[in-house]
Formats: sequence, C-alpha cells, structure tokens
Amino acid sequence: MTPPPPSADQQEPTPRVADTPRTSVGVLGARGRMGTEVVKAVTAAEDLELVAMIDSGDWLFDVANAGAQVVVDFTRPDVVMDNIRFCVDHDIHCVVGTTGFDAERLATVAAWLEAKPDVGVVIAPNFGIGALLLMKFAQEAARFFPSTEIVELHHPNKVDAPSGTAVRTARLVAEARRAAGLPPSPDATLDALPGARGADVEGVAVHAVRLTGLVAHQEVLMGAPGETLTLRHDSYDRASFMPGVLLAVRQIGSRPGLTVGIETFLGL
Ligand SMILES: NC(=O)C1=CN([C@@H]2O[C@H](COP(=O)(O)OP(=O)(O)OC[C@H]3O[C@@H](n4cnc5c(N)ncnc54)[C@H](OP(=O)(O)O)[C@@H]3O)[C@@H](O)[C@H]2O)C=CC1
Ligand SMILES: O=C(O)C1=N[C@H](C(=O)O)C[C@H](O)C1
Repeated sequence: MTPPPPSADQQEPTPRVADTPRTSVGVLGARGRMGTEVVKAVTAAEDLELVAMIDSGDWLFDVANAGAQVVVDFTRPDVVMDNIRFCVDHDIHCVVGTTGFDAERLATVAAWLEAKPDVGVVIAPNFGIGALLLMKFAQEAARFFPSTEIVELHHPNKVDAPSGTAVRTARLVAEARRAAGLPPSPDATLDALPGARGADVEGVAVHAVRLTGLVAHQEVLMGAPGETLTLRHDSYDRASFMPGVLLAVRQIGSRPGLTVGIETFLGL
C-alpha cells in the first residue's frame, strides 16, 4: 500500500534561493565593453553575487577586501598579468578573457599556480560557443586542405591584432597540418607590400580587419583543387560571450591549476 503523503508540518522545508551560498564575483575592467556585459550577467544570476567592480585607477585590494572568490578579467594585455598575480597570491580563482597570452606568459601563470595548488585560473581567448565550435571544425578539416588562411574582423576600438581567437585557431590548424604531414600552404608571392599577406602564425596567414559596425567575426578559408570550404562565426552582440563566462565562473573553483580555453568545461 502506498504510504500517505507527509502532512505539511512533516515535510522538509524547500531551501530558498537566499539560503544557498552564492559565489562572490569581482569584475576587473567592469566598465569596459565586455566588463559591462559581465556585470549585467553576474547580477542577473541567482547563484552569483557581484562584490567588486574594478577599472584602471581603482584599488585592486578591493576585490580581496570584498571577499571575491572568483575574479573575471576583461582588461588589457598590458595589465592582465599583474591582475592574475594579485589574484593567485590572494587565493582568488580567475576567469580571464583578456588577450595577449603567448607560451611564455602561460608558463609564468602555471609557475605561480604551483605555489597555490587550490587556485584555478582559466584563460580563454574566446567564450563564444559558436567561436569554439568553429575552432574545433577548423582543426578537424585542416588536414584535408592544402591551403588555409584566416581572416578576423573586429570593431575598430580593439587594441590588439590579430585577435587572440585567430592566433589560437591558427595554432590549432598548424598543429593539425603538421600532424598530417602537410607542406606549407602554396604561395608563389615574390613581391608584396609589407602586411599584404597578413601575419604568419606558425605558417598560417592571419589577416585582421578593423571596421566600424562590426563586433567580433572570424572566417577560416580552406582550399583544395576545385573547391573551397569557408567556416565563419559572427558575434553580433557581446551577450554571446556570457554563457561561456558564467560557465567558467561556476566551474573554476573545482578546476585547480591552469586551464587554457573553456573547451574542456563544455566537453568539447
Ligand atoms: N575571451 C573573449 O571571449 C573575449 C575577449 N575580449 C578581450 O577582452 C579584453 C577587453 O576588451 P574590451 O572589453 O573590448 O575592452 P575595453 O577597452 O572596452 O575595456 C577594458 C577595461 O579595462 C579597464 N582597465 C584598464 N586597465 C585596468 C587595470 N589595471 N585594472 C582594472 N581594469 C583596467 C579599462 O578601464 P579604463 O577605461 O578606466 O582604462 C576598461 O574599462 C581585450 O583583450 C579583448 O580582446 C573581448 C571580447 C571577448
Ligand atoms: O576584442 C574583442 O572584441 C574580442 N577579443 C577576443 C579576441 O581577441 O579573440 C575575442 C573576440 O574575438 C572579441
């Protein structure tokens, strides 16, 4: 016989959202283009609490004093290393979207983290799900095409070129080409104005366009005799990056050490 349902006074109280602990989040670059979106997204998330907003000229100690457990950094390539150092030293997990990371910088962050085995730092050139899939597809397709070039297109206020995403895509494509034993993309150019053939990232040409009206876009062009394949991703709004940022904020506390990209967080 099915037992009768418990009466109201026998039931476990349903936990209210206010009773569940929220993760305290500080945003660095909070009034910038990306930071503004992050502040909105964190404020709207019931499981997160915005405790600090920092821009240039503000006191970085405020994130520690406010008890931030996780910091989100969308600042500038020339200041981001100092920010990460501060957070690691103060046992604060970091979700970093700022660009400008080469192998040397990544190794430096990994070395800082050796002294702090419980702290997690994720450095992601792109938090957009579509952009991550584009990188994955490009990596997959690269071995089938003798030629690959990358065109990234952004708003004219972007301070770095080429984009962090384009550099990472080029490295992934280059790695796939090397693994497949492909020779360099054919190119008979003998004479070119400086810059005409783009930047060379591990043998892959990367071209950067800066245009009013754009946000963040990338094309990977691949060519074989008689056919081409073009993979394209467009972020029309910075809201496109927020699901990835929030995912990283929620996961970084259980991912100690250095993670590059959020692909593993998504099971990609
Ligand atoms: N990974 C991803 O998915 C994405 C990455 N990005 C990257 O994020 C970075 C920021 O881009 P965007 O938001 O467009 O840039 P913005 O220039 O709009 O914003 C940068 C912000 O950082 C602040 N800032 C500068 N120095 C410091 C400092 N020492 N401490 C704290 N804040 C500081 C600036 O403040 P102030 O104005 O007072 O100087 C500004 O508010 C870039 O590297 C960009 O490439 C962008 C989009 C997506
Ligand atoms: O500055 C931007 O806007 C963006 N920066 C990142 C990059 O350099 O790859 C990500 C996205 O392209 C937008």
